[in-house]
Amino acid sequence: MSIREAVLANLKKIVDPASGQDIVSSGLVRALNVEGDQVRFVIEIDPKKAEQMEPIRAAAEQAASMVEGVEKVSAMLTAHSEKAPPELKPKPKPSATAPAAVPGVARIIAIASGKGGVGKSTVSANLACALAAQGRRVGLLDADVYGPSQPRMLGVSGRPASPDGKIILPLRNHGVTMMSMGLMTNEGQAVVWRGPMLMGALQQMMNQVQWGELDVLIVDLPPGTGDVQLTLTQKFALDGAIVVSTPQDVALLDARKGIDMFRQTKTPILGMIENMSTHICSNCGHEEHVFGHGGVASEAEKLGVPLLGEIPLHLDIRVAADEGAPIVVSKPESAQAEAFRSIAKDLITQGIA
Ligand SMILES: Nc1ncnc2c1ncn2[C@@H]1O[C@H](COP(=O)(O)OP(=O)(O)OP(=O)(O)O)[C@@H](O)[C@H]1O
Repeated sequence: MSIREAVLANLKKIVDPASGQDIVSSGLVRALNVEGDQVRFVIEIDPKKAEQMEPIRAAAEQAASMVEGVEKVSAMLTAHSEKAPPELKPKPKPSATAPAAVPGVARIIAIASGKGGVGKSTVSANLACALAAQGRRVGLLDADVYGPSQPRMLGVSGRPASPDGKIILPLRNHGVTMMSMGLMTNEGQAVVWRGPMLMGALQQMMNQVQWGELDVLIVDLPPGTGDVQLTLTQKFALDGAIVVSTPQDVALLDARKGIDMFRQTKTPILGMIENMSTHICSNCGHEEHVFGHGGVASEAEKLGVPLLGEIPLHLDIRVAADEGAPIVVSKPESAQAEAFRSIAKDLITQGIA
């Protein structure tokens, strides 16, 4: 063992009171320099804690001087520098932690909402079909294990086949390649998933489903900020997230939490969509704002994210979803379909989808 290694081994026996880790692993020991029998290093600390850290410095000096062949040790306390110090900590293997791409899939976009029932699945299904109608190769993964709705919205049913017990063949309708966690469980059966099971199932869906070549894979997330969201943002190279909200204050509050989570996980927020924006009466054409209007636009502005579009509250949107052909497929000429189509068009123009 070299003197340097022996010094580091001894320093590792000293605990940093702030992090609870040893002072080497926590990155406090910097600039370790061994020249002959002389050892120098610095301990980088919060300047406010100089007094508290002095015993640590003394202990570190003492520990280093115990190493055979060391005559003189100088350990100094220094304050944090503004620029990032050189990394002393062993770097984790990139393959173990770096978010992975899904083979053949050019882009992954998550559709999220802070709260359930705001129309995230409706938006996902319509955007997927609108992108497919505009010539994109689109996949849609329904990652909502608790309330999977894409099989119904896209009008597909039956369990997906797995010829070799490993790859899973997805289903296809309206030009969209689709897979849902819901298709892997028995219909009507309550599913109780714990965190690790959810994470495993999601990874299986991403990696074992034979998606083929896709321009974009849309992931319809469960509402909120749980294990599925975290796994997706940490394990996969997401191109961004779209947050769906209604104009109501409470839905907006939840959307804000969702946006915070994506920011923390460094996932780009592509924008917000206001769903159930205005209601146009199918009998008289009267326009009313059932959940208020414009709330998402002002929230998006406040948060500094783009407003991608506003989708009206309209009976036809729900009926179409319930009948297995989203409105962009069943009534493509309607104003409601146009609202989705124009968002899809913008995503293509901006190179997002
Ligand atoms: N713009 C709209 N106009 C009319 N009905 C809508 C609209 N958007 C969604 N809906 C209806 O509202 C209900 C909830 O929508 P959806 O399932 O898409 O929400 P969600 O956010 O995905 O919910 P969950 O979190 O429960 O999965 C559905 O019945 C859907 O058809």
